This record gives sequence, structure tokens and C-alpha cells, in this order.
Amino acid sequence: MTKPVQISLNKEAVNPMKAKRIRPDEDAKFWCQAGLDKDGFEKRFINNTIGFGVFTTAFFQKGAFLLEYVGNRISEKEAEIRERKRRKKKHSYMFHFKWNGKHVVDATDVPERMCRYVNDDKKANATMKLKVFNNYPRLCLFALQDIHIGEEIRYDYGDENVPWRQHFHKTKMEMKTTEVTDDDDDDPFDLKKPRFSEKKEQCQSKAKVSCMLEMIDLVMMMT
Ligand SMILES: C[S@@+](CC[C@H](N)C(=O)[O-])C[C@H]1O[C@@H](n2cnc3c(N)ncnc32)[C@H](O)[C@@H]1O
Repeated sequence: MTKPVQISLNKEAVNPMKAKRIRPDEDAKFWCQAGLDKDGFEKRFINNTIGFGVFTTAFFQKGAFLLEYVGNRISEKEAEIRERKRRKKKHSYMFHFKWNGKHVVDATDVPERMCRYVNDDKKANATMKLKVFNNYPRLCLFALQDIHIGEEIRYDYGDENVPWRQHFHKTKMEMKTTEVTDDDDDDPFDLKKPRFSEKKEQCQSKAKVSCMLEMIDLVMMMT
């Protein structure tokens, strides 16, 4: 492997004023094969629901290679078994991809690597691409736009069924058809339990219905 000329482990490599443009694929190949995360990222706690996220401590140009999603390579079957065992865990670190069949990268046991902390967003500033270097598939994250210092990196996991994308609409739809019980367990991932604000909304709509019924009674009494 030939080392790309401009890559170094010092901060110059992430300073756009000093570093010349590095070809993103070459950069990705270098960092993947070095088995290291690039400088310019830090993990920060966001909140109890989302957990941690990855934020930049350097500027990244549109198209730049950011991080590799690293973990154990396992089969879909093994992933299913592991997911079943970990079903009570809040976060999942399984990345499913296709390359000569279906594969999964499980990053659960690599807490030291950065990419497993990158969260999901439909309006993402990064994208995950499959790159094959020396006949070996790698999951590489690239910038979709210029990313400035302090921004959170997010990519589109590509799954509409994840609870945090569904919660609002699904609970709203369910509210029309299901009874809501007084349940203090405010688990945002349990779609059957509307969150506080939604419970409040439902109370408001119940109040509107009872008000309308009273008005109908009144009109009927008057006629
Ligand atoms: C690959 S991990 C990302 C890092 C994770 N936030 C952590 O603290 O370790 C994926 C998990 O993060 C959470 N997550 C990712 N994106 C999210 C989002 N937009 N809203 C809520 N939770 C999210 C989910 O629990 C998901 O299973």
C-alpha cells in the first residue's frame, strides 16, 4: 500500500488552510488499513434518549472521508441471535450491508472507535458508503457538505421503521384507536405509550369532545 502524500497524524491534515485536498477514497483506504480514527472528532453526551453523538473539532470539506464503521463481521443469523439477547439494551450497534451476500458489522464491542456513536438523521450531513479495498469491504462515512467545527455528524441509517422516526406519527395514529392507560413509565421507544405532551394533547381532545356533547344536549333541550 502506498501512503497518500498529504496524510499525517498531526492536526495539519484536518486544517483546510494548511492541508492540500486529499483524495477521499485514498484517505479512506489509508485510515481503514491503519485501523485508526482520524483526528477531528469527539464523542459527546446528548441526552438520555439519544445517548452519545459525534461532534467535529475540525473543519471537513464536502466529500471528505470521515470515519470507518468498525466492529465484528458476523452473519445475519448471528446478528439476530445477538440482537435477541440484547433486546433490552437501549442502543444497537449492528450495521447491515450487502456484499457478495448479506453481512453485519457489530460495533458493540468496540467502544473505543468513534463511528459507532454517529446518530441517525434523514437530513444528514454525512453518508455511509461501501468501499472495497484489497477485496475487503469497508463501511466508510463521507461528508455530504462542508462540516464546520462543533457540528454533530449524522447519517441516514436508511430505515423508516426505527422507533425515533415513527414515534410521533404512530402514537398519534394509535391514539385514535387505543385506550391510553395511566402509565408513568416514559419509555420513548415503546410506541404504545404516548409521551407526556401527547397525553396532554389527548386530554385536550377528550375535553373538546365532551364540550361538544354538552352543546348538543343544550341544543336538544332548547328545541
Ligand atoms: C450506532 S448507535 C449511535 C450512538 C448512540 N447514540 C450511543 O449513545 O451509543 C445507534 C443507536 O443510537 C440511538 N439513535 C441514533 N440516532 C437516533 C436518533 N435520531 N434519535 C434517537 N436515538 C437515536 C438509537 O438508540 C440507536 O439504536
